[in-house]
Amino acid sequence: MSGAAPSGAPALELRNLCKRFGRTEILRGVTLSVNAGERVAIIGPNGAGKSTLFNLISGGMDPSAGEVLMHGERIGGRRPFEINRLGLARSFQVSNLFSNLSVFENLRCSALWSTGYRYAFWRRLTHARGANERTEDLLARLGLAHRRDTLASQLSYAEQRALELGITVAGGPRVVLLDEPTAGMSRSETTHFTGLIRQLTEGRTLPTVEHDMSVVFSLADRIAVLAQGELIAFGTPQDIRAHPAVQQAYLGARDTAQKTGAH
Ligand SMILES: Nc1ncnc2c1ncn2[C@@H]1O[C@H](COP(=O)(O)OP(=O)(O)OP(=O)(O)O)[C@@H](O)[C@H]1O
Repeated sequence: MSGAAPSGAPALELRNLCKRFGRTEILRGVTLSVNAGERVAIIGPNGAGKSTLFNLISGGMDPSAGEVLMHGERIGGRRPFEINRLGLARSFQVSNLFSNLSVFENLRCSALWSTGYRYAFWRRLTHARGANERTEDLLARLGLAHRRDTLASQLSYAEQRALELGITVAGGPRVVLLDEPTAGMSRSETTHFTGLIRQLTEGRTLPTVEHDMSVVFSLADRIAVLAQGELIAFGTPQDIRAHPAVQQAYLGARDTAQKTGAH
């Protein structure tokens, strides 16, 4: 993955981004700038527009209005694979693994794809060698070396999520979008996985949608709060904790939801 950046441009910039479905406005003029290497958690109540925002950034949907720029280059409205080629990778809430391939093969496919693998003999050997080395390195860093030849379908849920993280970063993207990375994990798995995310995305720009506040507050450099399609706050974890509108629109609502057992 490549793509030279105009120097000084933010890693990711949203300018007055809007999305409508029919007459319903889902995102209303979101403006946000993320620095290179910054970890930004996007939080908000259910239906606030977080996944829609991710879809607009990664190319799954076209904006109704506004701009998305990555390292100064316009990416809003481009196709997902083009955006991926420019250096943005995304993980999904729903599992995206090849279940009948081994852990090694899953990672290697992703590493090969990212090196622009083509069926040209003279390129094939060098690319394959580089991809193999990167795959072995990732296996060790993910703690999955002992599961190298296990089919992805036979991994535990937490191992599958780790493999998915590996697949997402295998191509060396500069910007990594993670969508609810710790959803469905136990507390200890969540703690372990948060460390893994930190380690594997070191130096990369990391916008993350996350519901688990312990993950948000331990991982994020800054937190963006969406409510009803609007960005109501963007700041450091301390700022966000103290923000009255956030407490009312999100954290308070969530406390109430937790007390009542709702999601
Ligand atoms: N393709 C679509 N057509 C019409 N409405 C949609 C579509 N996709 C999403 N929406 C609506 O847009 C709103 C925002 O949805 P979105 O999934 O972005 O919210 P979210 O913040 O990610 O929620 P959650 O935390 O529950 O995942 C919701 O009201 C949803 O029903």
